Amino acid sequence: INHEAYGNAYKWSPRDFELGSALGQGKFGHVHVAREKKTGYLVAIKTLFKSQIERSKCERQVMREIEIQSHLKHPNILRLLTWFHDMRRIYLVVEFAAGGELYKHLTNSPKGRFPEAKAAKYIYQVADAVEYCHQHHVIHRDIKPENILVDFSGDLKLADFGWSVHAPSERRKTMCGTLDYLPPEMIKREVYDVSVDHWCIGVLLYEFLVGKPPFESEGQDKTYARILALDMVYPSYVPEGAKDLISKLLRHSSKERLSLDAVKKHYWVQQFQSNGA
Ligand SMILES: CC(C)NC(=O)[C@H]1CCC[C@H]1Nc1nc(Nc2ccc(C(=O)N(C)C3CCN(C)CC3)cc2)ncc1C(F)(F)F
Repeated sequence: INHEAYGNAYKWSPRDFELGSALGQGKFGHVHVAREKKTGYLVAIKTLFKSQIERSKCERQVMREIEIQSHLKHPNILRLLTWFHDMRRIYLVVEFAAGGELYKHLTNSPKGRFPEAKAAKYIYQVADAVEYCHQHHVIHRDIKPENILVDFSGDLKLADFGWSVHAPSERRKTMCGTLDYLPPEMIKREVYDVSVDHWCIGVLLYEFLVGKPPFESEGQDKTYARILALDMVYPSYVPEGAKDLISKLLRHSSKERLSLDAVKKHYWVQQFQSNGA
Protein backbone atom coordinates (compact mmCIF):
# COMPACT_ATOMS: atom_id res chain seq x y z
CA ILE A 1 0.00 0.00 0.00
CA ASN A 2 1.11 3.59 -0.49
CA HIS A 3 2.18 4.48 3.07
CA GLU A 4 2.71 8.17 2.27
CA ALA A 5 -0.98 8.50 1.43
CA TYR A 6 -1.64 7.85 5.11
CA GLY A 7 0.67 10.61 6.37
CA ASN A 8 2.14 9.83 9.73
CA ALA A 9 0.41 6.50 9.93
CA TYR A 10 3.56 5.01 8.36
CA LYS A 11 5.07 2.61 10.86
CA TRP A 12 8.82 3.07 11.01
CA SER A 13 10.88 0.05 12.00
CA PRO A 14 14.57 -0.84 12.37
CA ARG A 15 14.33 -2.43 8.91
CA ASP A 16 14.05 1.05 7.37
CA PHE A 17 17.60 1.86 8.50
CA GLU A 18 21.09 0.57 7.82
CA LEU A 19 22.88 0.82 11.16
CA GLY A 20 26.37 2.39 11.04
CA SER A 21 29.09 2.86 13.63
CA ALA A 22 28.42 3.55 17.27
CA LEU A 23 28.67 7.25 18.12
CA GLY A 24 28.85 6.66 21.84
CA GLN A 25 26.91 5.96 24.94
CA GLY A 26 23.76 7.81 25.85
CA LYS A 27 22.04 7.64 29.24
CA PHE A 28 19.91 4.52 28.69
CA GLY A 29 21.62 2.83 25.78
CA HIS A 30 23.79 3.57 22.80
CA VAL A 31 23.74 5.89 19.83
CA HIS A 32 24.55 4.87 16.25
CA VAL A 33 24.74 6.74 13.03
CA ALA A 34 22.34 5.16 10.54
CA ARG A 35 21.22 5.61 6.96
CA GLU A 36 17.52 5.67 6.10
CA LYS A 37 17.37 3.18 3.21
CA LYS A 38 14.90 4.95 0.90
CA THR A 39 16.39 8.44 1.04
CA GLY A 40 20.00 7.70 2.03
CA TYR A 41 19.51 10.33 4.72
CA LEU A 42 21.98 10.06 7.64
CA VAL A 43 20.41 10.04 11.09
CA ALA A 44 21.42 9.19 14.63
CA ILE A 45 19.48 6.40 16.31
CA LYS A 46 19.36 6.44 20.11
CA THR A 47 18.44 2.98 21.35
CA LEU A 48 16.97 3.01 24.84
CA PHE A 49 16.43 -0.25 26.68
CA LYS A 50 12.99 -0.41 28.30
CA SER A 51 14.43 -2.59 31.08
CA GLN A 52 16.96 0.09 32.01
CA ILE A 53 14.36 2.86 31.84
CA GLU A 54 11.97 0.88 34.07
CA ARG A 55 14.72 0.01 36.51
CA SER A 56 15.61 3.69 36.97
CA LYS A 57 11.93 4.69 37.00
CA CYS A 58 12.50 7.20 34.22
CA GLU A 59 9.59 6.32 31.98
CA ARG A 60 7.98 9.73 32.57
CA GLN A 61 11.26 11.55 31.93
CA VAL A 62 11.86 9.65 28.67
CA MET A 63 8.29 10.24 27.48
CA ARG A 64 8.63 13.93 28.42
CA GLU A 65 11.92 14.13 26.45
CA ILE A 66 10.17 12.59 23.42
CA GLU A 67 7.10 14.81 23.82
CA ILE A 68 9.17 17.98 24.18
CA GLN A 69 11.82 17.31 21.58
CA SER A 70 9.33 16.15 18.93
CA HIS A 71 7.50 19.49 19.07
CA LEU A 72 10.54 21.78 19.06
CA LYS A 73 11.55 22.79 15.53
CA HIS A 74 14.46 25.25 15.44
CA PRO A 75 17.75 25.32 13.43
CA ASN A 76 19.81 25.18 16.63
CA ILE A 77 17.83 22.46 18.37
CA LEU A 78 18.55 18.82 17.52
CA ARG A 79 15.40 17.51 15.84
CA LEU A 80 13.72 14.34 17.02
CA LEU A 81 12.60 13.09 13.59
CA THR A 82 10.53 10.12 14.70
CA TRP A 83 10.52 7.26 17.17
CA PHE A 84 9.32 3.69 17.41
CA HIS A 85 9.66 0.76 19.79
CA ASP A 86 9.66 -3.02 19.91
CA MET A 87 9.34 -5.41 22.84
CA ARG A 88 12.63 -4.46 24.48
CA ARG A 89 13.74 -1.13 23.09
CA ILE A 90 12.68 2.41 22.23
CA TYR A 91 14.38 3.85 19.13
CA LEU A 92 14.71 7.63 18.83
CA VAL A 93 15.52 8.75 15.28
CA VAL A 94 17.33 12.05 15.75
CA GLU A 95 19.21 14.44 13.49
CA PHE A 96 22.84 13.39 13.00
CA ALA A 97 25.21 16.19 14.07
CA ALA A 98 28.25 15.49 11.92
CA GLY A 99 30.49 17.87 13.88
CA GLY A 100 30.17 15.85 17.07
CA GLU A 101 30.20 17.06 20.66
CA LEU A 102 30.83 20.74 21.43
CA TYR A 103 32.86 20.06 24.57
CA LYS A 104 35.38 18.16 22.43
CA HIS A 105 35.69 21.19 20.16
CA LEU A 106 36.32 23.29 23.27
CA THR A 107 38.96 21.01 24.78
CA ASN A 108 40.62 20.52 21.37
CA SER A 109 40.79 24.28 20.70
CA PRO A 110 44.19 26.00 21.05
CA LYS A 111 44.49 27.09 24.72
CA GLY A 112 41.29 25.04 25.36
CA ARG A 113 39.07 28.04 24.71
CA PHE A 114 37.25 29.61 21.74
CA PRO A 115 38.29 32.83 19.99
CA GLU A 116 35.92 35.77 20.62
CA ALA A 117 34.18 35.53 17.23
CA LYS A 118 33.39 31.83 17.64
CA ALA A 119 32.19 32.30 21.25
CA ALA A 120 29.94 35.17 20.13
CA LYS A 121 28.50 33.16 17.19
CA TYR A 122 27.85 30.19 19.46
CA ILE A 123 26.26 32.15 22.30
CA TYR A 124 23.97 33.86 19.78
CA GLN A 125 22.81 30.44 18.52
CA VAL A 126 22.30 29.08 22.05
CA ALA A 127 20.37 32.20 23.10
CA ASP A 128 18.20 31.92 19.97
CA ALA A 129 17.47 28.23 20.60
CA VAL A 130 16.72 28.75 24.31
CA GLU A 131 14.50 31.78 23.58
CA TYR A 132 12.52 29.52 21.22
CA CYS A 133 12.24 26.88 24.00
CA HIS A 134 10.96 29.51 26.44
CA GLN A 135 8.40 30.73 23.91
CA HIS A 136 7.18 27.12 23.92
CA HIS A 137 7.14 27.07 27.76
CA VAL A 138 10.08 24.70 27.97
CA ILE A 139 12.98 25.20 30.38
CA HIS A 140 16.06 23.28 29.28
CA ARG A 141 17.69 23.30 32.75
CA ASP A 142 20.84 21.56 31.64
CA ILE A 143 22.64 23.90 29.24
CA LYS A 144 26.35 23.04 29.21
CA PRO A 145 28.92 22.14 26.51
CA GLU A 146 28.29 18.40 27.03
CA ASN A 147 24.67 18.83 25.95
CA ILE A 148 25.40 20.72 22.76
CA LEU A 149 26.39 19.18 19.43
CA VAL A 150 27.87 20.70 16.26
CA ASP A 151 26.37 20.06 12.83
CA PHE A 152 28.08 19.64 9.47
CA SER A 153 28.23 23.40 8.83
CA GLY A 154 29.61 24.21 12.29
CA ASP A 155 26.31 25.43 13.74
CA LEU A 156 25.23 24.41 17.24
CA LYS A 157 22.47 21.95 18.04
CA LEU A 158 21.03 22.08 21.57
CA ALA A 159 20.32 18.48 22.57
CA ASP A 160 19.51 16.24 25.52
CA PHE A 161 16.12 17.47 26.73
CA GLY A 162 16.10 14.70 29.29
CA TRP A 163 16.05 17.27 32.08
CA SER A 164 13.85 19.86 30.42
CA VAL A 165 10.45 20.58 31.98
CA HIS A 166 7.45 22.68 31.22
CA ALA A 167 7.86 26.04 32.95
CA PRO A 168 7.58 27.02 35.78
CA SER A 169 8.74 24.16 37.85
CA GLU A 170 10.07 23.23 41.23
CA ARG A 171 10.69 19.61 40.33
CA ARG A 172 13.67 18.23 42.20
CA LYS A 173 16.71 17.88 39.99
CA THR A 174 18.99 15.19 41.41
CA MET A 175 22.48 16.60 41.53
CA CYS A 176 23.85 14.46 38.76
CA GLY A 177 26.71 15.58 36.56
CA THR A 178 28.48 18.89 36.96
CA LEU A 179 27.33 21.39 39.59
CA ASP A 180 29.18 24.24 37.89
CA TYR A 181 26.11 25.34 35.97
CA LEU A 182 23.60 25.34 38.84
CA PRO A 183 22.01 28.74 39.48
CA PRO A 184 21.62 29.97 43.09
CA GLU A 185 17.85 29.35 43.16
CA MET A 186 18.36 25.68 42.29
CA ILE A 187 21.07 25.27 44.93
CA LYS A 188 18.68 26.79 47.49
CA ARG A 189 15.94 24.54 46.05
CA GLU A 190 13.60 27.45 45.56
CA VAL A 191 10.89 27.58 42.94
CA TYR A 192 12.52 28.62 39.69
CA ASP A 193 11.49 29.63 36.20
CA VAL A 194 12.89 29.99 32.70
CA SER A 195 15.59 32.35 33.94
CA VAL A 196 17.66 29.42 35.21
CA ASP A 197 18.61 29.02 31.55
CA HIS A 198 19.73 32.67 31.42
CA TRP A 199 22.17 31.96 34.27
CA CYS A 200 23.49 28.87 32.45
CA ILE A 201 24.09 30.87 29.29
CA GLY A 202 26.26 33.25 31.35
CA VAL A 203 28.24 30.28 32.71
CA LEU A 204 28.47 28.82 29.20
CA LEU A 205 29.85 32.06 27.69
CA TYR A 206 32.48 32.27 30.44
CA GLU A 207 33.50 28.65 29.75
CA PHE A 208 33.66 29.31 25.98
CA LEU A 209 36.09 32.20 26.55
CA VAL A 210 38.13 30.87 29.50
CA GLY A 211 38.01 27.09 28.94
CA LYS A 212 36.54 26.31 32.36
CA PRO A 213 33.39 27.38 34.23
CA PRO A 214 33.62 30.44 36.55
CA PHE A 215 32.91 28.70 39.89
CA GLU A 216 34.85 25.48 39.32
CA SER A 217 36.32 24.22 42.59
CA GLU A 218 37.41 21.06 44.33
CA GLY A 219 34.33 19.64 45.98
CA GLN A 220 30.65 20.45 45.85
CA ASP A 221 30.51 22.73 48.89
CA LYS A 222 33.22 25.05 47.63
CA THR A 223 31.50 25.28 44.22
CA TYR A 224 28.16 26.07 45.90
CA ALA A 225 29.80 28.68 48.13
CA ARG A 226 31.39 30.38 45.13
CA ILE A 227 28.09 30.37 43.19
CA LEU A 228 26.16 31.83 46.11
CA ALA A 229 28.89 34.43 46.70
CA LEU A 230 29.20 35.16 42.95
CA ASP A 231 32.89 34.59 43.61
CA MET A 232 34.47 34.69 40.13
CA VAL A 233 37.41 36.32 38.39
CA TYR A 234 37.96 37.18 34.73
CA PRO A 235 41.37 36.47 33.19
CA SER A 236 42.87 39.61 31.60
CA TYR A 237 42.27 38.34 28.04
CA VAL A 238 38.45 38.30 28.45
CA PRO A 239 37.19 41.28 26.41
CA GLU A 240 35.28 44.05 28.23
CA GLY A 241 32.15 43.51 26.12
CA ALA A 242 32.03 39.82 27.05
CA LYS A 243 32.53 40.65 30.75
CA ASP A 244 29.67 43.13 30.50
CA LEU A 245 27.37 40.50 28.97
CA ILE A 246 28.35 37.73 31.43
CA SER A 247 27.88 40.09 34.40
CA LYS A 248 24.33 40.85 33.19
CA LEU A 249 23.46 37.13 33.11
CA LEU A 250 25.14 35.94 36.33
CA ARG A 251 22.80 37.83 38.64
CA HIS A 252 21.40 36.31 41.86
CA SER A 253 18.05 37.90 41.30
CA SER A 254 16.62 35.96 38.37
CA LYS A 255 14.51 38.99 37.40
CA GLU A 256 17.61 41.07 36.82
CA ARG A 257 19.14 38.64 34.33
CA LEU A 258 19.38 39.98 30.79
CA SER A 259 16.62 38.81 28.43
CA LEU A 260 17.66 36.43 25.66
CA ASP A 261 16.60 39.00 23.07
CA ALA A 262 18.98 41.49 24.70
CA VAL A 263 21.73 38.83 24.69
CA LYS A 264 21.32 38.48 20.93
CA LYS A 265 21.39 42.27 20.53
CA HIS A 266 24.28 42.90 22.92
CA TYR A 267 27.00 44.99 21.24
CA TRP A 268 29.71 42.36 21.96
CA VAL A 269 27.60 39.66 20.22
CA GLN A 270 26.33 41.86 17.39
CA GLN A 271 29.81 42.92 16.26
CA PHE A 272 30.49 39.32 15.10
CA GLN A 273 27.13 38.49 13.49
CA SER A 274 28.03 38.06 9.82
CA ASN A 275 24.42 37.55 8.70
CA GLY A 276 23.42 40.74 10.51
CA ALA A 277 20.68 38.71 12.24
C1 LIG B 1 23.77 15.68 23.50
C2 LIG B 1 23.94 14.38 24.22
C3 LIG B 1 24.19 14.56 25.71
N1 LIG B 1 25.07 13.69 23.65
C4 LIG B 1 24.87 12.56 22.96
O1 LIG B 1 23.79 12.11 22.76
C5 LIG B 1 26.13 11.88 22.50
C6 LIG B 1 26.15 10.44 22.98
C7 LIG B 1 26.63 9.64 21.85
C8 LIG B 1 26.96 10.56 20.68
C9 LIG B 1 26.23 11.85 20.97
N2 LIG B 1 24.92 11.89 20.32
C10 LIG B 1 24.80 12.32 19.02
N3 LIG B 1 25.93 12.52 18.30
C11 LIG B 1 25.83 12.95 17.03
N4 LIG B 1 26.96 13.14 16.30
C12 LIG B 1 28.26 12.80 16.59
C13 LIG B 1 28.70 12.45 17.89
C14 LIG B 1 30.02 12.12 18.12
C15 LIG B 1 30.94 12.13 17.04
C16 LIG B 1 32.38 11.79 17.30
O2 LIG B 1 33.18 12.66 17.56
N5 LIG B 1 32.81 10.51 17.25
C17 LIG B 1 31.91 9.43 16.95
C18 LIG B 1 34.21 10.24 17.51
C19 LIG B 1 34.86 9.65 16.27
C20 LIG B 1 36.32 9.32 16.60
N6 LIG B 1 36.40 8.41 17.75
C21 LIG B 1 37.83 8.12 18.01
C22 LIG B 1 35.79 8.97 18.98
C23 LIG B 1 34.31 9.28 18.73
C24 LIG B 1 30.52 12.47 15.76
C25 LIG B 1 29.18 12.80 15.54
N7 LIG B 1 24.65 13.22 16.44
C26 LIG B 1 23.49 13.01 17.13
C27 LIG B 1 23.54 12.54 18.44
C28 LIG B 1 22.25 12.31 19.21
F1 LIG B 1 22.15 13.18 20.22
F2 LIG B 1 21.21 12.40 18.41
F3 LIG B 1 22.24 11.09 19.75
